[in-house]
Amino acid sequence: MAGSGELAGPVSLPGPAVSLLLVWMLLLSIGLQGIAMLEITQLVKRYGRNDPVLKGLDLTVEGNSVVSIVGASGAGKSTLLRCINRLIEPSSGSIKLNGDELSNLHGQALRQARRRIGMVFQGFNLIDRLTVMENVLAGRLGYVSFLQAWRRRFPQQDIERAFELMERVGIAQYANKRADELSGGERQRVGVVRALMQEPDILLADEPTASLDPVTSEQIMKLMHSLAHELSLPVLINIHNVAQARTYTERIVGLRHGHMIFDGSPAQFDKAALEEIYGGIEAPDETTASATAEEHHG
Ligand SMILES: Nc1ncnc2c1ncn2[C@@H]1O[C@H](COP(=O)(O)OP(=O)(O)OP(=O)(O)O)[C@@H](O)[C@H]1O
Repeated sequence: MAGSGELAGPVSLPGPAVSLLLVWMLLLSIGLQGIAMLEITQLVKRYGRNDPVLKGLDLTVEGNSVVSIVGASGAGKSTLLRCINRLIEPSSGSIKLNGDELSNLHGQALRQARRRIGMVFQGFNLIDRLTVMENVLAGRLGYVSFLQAWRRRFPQQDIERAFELMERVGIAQYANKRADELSGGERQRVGVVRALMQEPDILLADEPTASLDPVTSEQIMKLMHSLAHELSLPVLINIHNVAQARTYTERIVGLRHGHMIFDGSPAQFDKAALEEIYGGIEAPDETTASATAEEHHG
């Protein structure tokens, strides 16, 4: 007879138990998709001794939603994104990604957390002399060893994923071209793919279309919106173009002087909201924005 300390063989679950386990896992995964991915509480950012730029911001972004952050120049939009990915230090408050506190991380823990936050920049931030593929693979730098990165030896699965994503956004044919041989729209597609190569839990985009012509910028917004849904990825986009915010995002957050003064759907984003956010400060794309607001609500 086997002693009580002896290890038993592989446990075989009866059929009904397996089914129950599978149903439980399915429910869990559905449940997880619904939970908050990013939770910001009472975020304050002060540069030096100046007045705070963010004054106690609360924002929760759930999985699979595309949120635009609008506000006049200086409202604190970039500061907010830069606090989330910790390019700058929040002065106080909490930033949680999937329940993990980001605001007090340092060193290795911070580097690992940053892998989970994809970032798309206004100026693309590509390395011009490198190829498109090399720029895209830079999104994997947080996952490979220094030696692998230095020798540019990326795992085959990374290369396959890079091709898949480049195909998806229409730049696979440029894989071996230098980044500086591409148009602005193509370069931003490289920026988006590089961010997605990180397998991020959230994507942040800081004025991703501001350097692009109107048609190309619409294409990039449309692309980011589709990708967010395909990949069930929450996306936060700082944007000046209110008309595009209304068309390509499901939720609009309006900042003014570091306070959140609007949080609602594009349908709720009417002339009054526009006036409250920008009134007396600046009128970005006023014609388009007002026209669109009237179109929807007039
Ligand atoms: N590194 C810094 N040091 C000091 N002040 C800063 C710094 N970065 C930003 N600020 C100030 O913080 C305020 C908010 O800037 P921020 O860039 O977040 O605004 P924004 O809403 O993104 O503006 P824009 O739409 O023009 O990019 C501004 O008054 C700006 O001058």
